[in-house]
Amino acid sequence: MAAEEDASKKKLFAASDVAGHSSRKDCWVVIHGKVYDVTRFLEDHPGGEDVLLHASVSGDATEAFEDVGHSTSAISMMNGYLIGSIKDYVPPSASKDETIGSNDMPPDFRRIPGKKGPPAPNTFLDFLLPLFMLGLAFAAWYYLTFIAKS
Ligand code: HEM
Repeated sequence: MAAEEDASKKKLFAASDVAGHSSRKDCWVVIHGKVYDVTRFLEDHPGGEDVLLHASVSGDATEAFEDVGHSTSAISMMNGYLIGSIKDYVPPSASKDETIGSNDMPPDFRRIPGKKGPPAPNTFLDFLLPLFMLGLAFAAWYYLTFIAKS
């Protein structure tokens, strides 16, 4: 793929190389092990420049980027800002112990920071309540159609 070839031609950085680039005049972010120079994108970013600066300071913007659920057009824009990749990149989820997914799973299936495990399904509200309402509606219809008339 052309994009991947381009990426491999770009520079390899150590995590410490990226750390010094977190200001409005020089802002790099790391997403999925790739380094993006978003300095000229700060003002145009639909999510605002502060989130990009904050993500840049945090060292790894992967989770923040994924949590937003960027569109495919946003993802294709990223290539224009790519300057290289991180040497021996370890995805943020790989460094945590209680992880149920890996980085190539959709964000919805990954662990929510601060919560243990996947969110428990709310069986009553999600399933039983609509069923109960349906039963109630049927009972009302049955009563009005067959019992109240006679
Ligand atoms: C090169 C990197 C990035 C590019 C090209 C980019 C591009 C975009 C684009 C085009 C949108 C508009 C909505 C969409 O199309 O999805 C957007 C929204 C947004 N982005 Fe980014 N973004 C980048 C990195 C980040 C990072 C690291 C964060 C960190 C939190 C972030 C946070 C947001 C937020 C909060 C929104 C607003 C979402 C909304 O209002 O619904 N972005 N971004």
